[in-house]
Amino acid sequence: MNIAVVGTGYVGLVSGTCFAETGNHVICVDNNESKVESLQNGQLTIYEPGLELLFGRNTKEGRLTFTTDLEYAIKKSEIIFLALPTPPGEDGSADLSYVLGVAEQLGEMMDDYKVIVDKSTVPVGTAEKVTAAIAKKAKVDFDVVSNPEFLREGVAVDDFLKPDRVVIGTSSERAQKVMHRLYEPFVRQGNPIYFMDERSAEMTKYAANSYLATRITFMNEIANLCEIVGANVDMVRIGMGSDSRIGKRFLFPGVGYGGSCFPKDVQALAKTAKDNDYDFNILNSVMNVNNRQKHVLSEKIIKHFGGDLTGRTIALWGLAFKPNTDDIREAPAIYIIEDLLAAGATVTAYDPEAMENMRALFGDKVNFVEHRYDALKDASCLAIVTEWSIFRTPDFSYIAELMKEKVIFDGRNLYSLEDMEEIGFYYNSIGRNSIDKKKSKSKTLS
Ligand SMILES: NC(=O)C1=CN([C@@H]2O[C@H](COP(=O)(O)OP(=O)(O)OC[C@H]3O[C@@H](n4cnc5c(N)ncnc54)[C@H](O)[C@@H]3O)[C@@H](O)[C@H]2O)C=CC1
Ligand SMILES: O=C(O)[C@H]1O[C@H](OP(=O)(O)OP(=O)(O)OC[C@H]2O[C@@H](n3ccc(=O)[nH]c3=O)[C@H](O)[C@@H]2O)[C@H](O)[C@@H](O)[C@@H]1O
Repeated sequence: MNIAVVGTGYVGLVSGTCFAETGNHVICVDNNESKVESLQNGQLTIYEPGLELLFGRNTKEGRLTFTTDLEYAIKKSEIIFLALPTPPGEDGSADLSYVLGVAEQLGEMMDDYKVIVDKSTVPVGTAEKVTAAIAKKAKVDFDVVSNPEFLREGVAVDDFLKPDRVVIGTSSERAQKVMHRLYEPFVRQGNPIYFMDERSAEMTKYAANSYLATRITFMNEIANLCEIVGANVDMVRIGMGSDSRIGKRFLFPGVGYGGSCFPKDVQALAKTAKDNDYDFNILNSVMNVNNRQKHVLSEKIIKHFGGDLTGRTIALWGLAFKPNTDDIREAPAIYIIEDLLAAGATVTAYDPEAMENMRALFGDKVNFVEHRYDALKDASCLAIVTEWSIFRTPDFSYIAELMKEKVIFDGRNLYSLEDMEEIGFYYNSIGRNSIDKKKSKSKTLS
């Protein structure tokens, strides 16, 4: 099949590459000229594990190409995916200007029947708006389909190639057949393709993201309470998660959820509810708790050092909003760095992939280093913010030599309390007792 993907960011580039991998001819369109130029020159514009191999193969074999010319791509394709940004507007609602802006252009450009697929995350009712925008100038038949994307950054290629399910919202039998043919190769292991109406498909996406954000937030609250009452959230998590009604995944407490999607999608769903005079209480709490959780680690650090960090170096390990990505959109690290700088600290930081993006934000206010241990020289505290694998088993004796004070604040619960007790660090994590050898040989509350 001939496919155009409009918007070549995290979703567009991964989707386009994976559709090419199953033998389709894919033209990716973006209005960012330098992005298109890099991709045409074989340079990936995002870090996503596994993408390089597929990108290389499919560009080499001519199935995956890049252009800024929307009209050319539209005329060549029978399926047109919209993978455009839907950032939060000032009032929290999803900004549809990118999606509707392109939709208006499509009407004029289409020269034959097309299936226009909305892959961006959009509020209920958007398929109707897209249809109306295209219809203004369209002279040919077309169908608009809602096909929300559920991939996670960092494992996007795997998620796309082997989705748990594919959700397709359409009332057109013709479009349904096209979409079924397109997605069949991705569900050969028996995972379902669910066909439903457009509004339900649009709502499914927001419901899934908001539920996951709520689940994480619930665990963050449980963790905070565990810390106060002397329970260990890791044990509680295992105890809860082994109930098959609850399940083990997405129960990890931390420094708050970040990324380009959970924060904006929870906000947008709350706004949809408000616009329809429905008070979605849980979502309002989720947003409040998550905003607070992003400051939990920095507040603990500042308190530990008596409220002022002047003259102290705090080292951060991890800047991306999660491991295996260079994405720092709404990353908890941003809030933590701001708090530490405001308290007078010198901040040093290391991340395997996200330093360039964070440097663009903080410039020389933060000392970005090339190797993880370089961040620790003369530091009074190591703060773990993102759980990259490289941070899981460091050389603690070397760390002790480098640091001025043996203090670790761990926002991702990477290390065992027993190990920390043995090596004699002050160790504070999320929802577990602190280890402080100076105060007591046994575990004490922070
Ligand atoms: N990032 C993720 O993990 C996921 C994102 N989504 C949703 O997918 C949508 C896209 O998200 P991302 O890929 O993360 O965004 P992104 O910001 O990485 O990519 C969007 C791309 O669209 C391009 N663009 C903007 N206006 C354009 C225009 N008029 N013509 C052509 N290209 C244009 C931008 O230059 C950019 O390359 C959003 O609605 C998001 O909520 C859904 C699932 C996962
Ligand atoms: O709509 C989207 O864009 C995507 O949003 C999330 O994917 P993503 O944001 O890439 O990453 P997640 O793995 O979901 O993590 C989101 C945030 O939650 C945090 N998290 C996740 C899991 C957990 O147990 N605890 C926790 O704090 C992560 O650290 C991260 O900050 C969803 O998982 C995807 O299904 C969805 O397609």
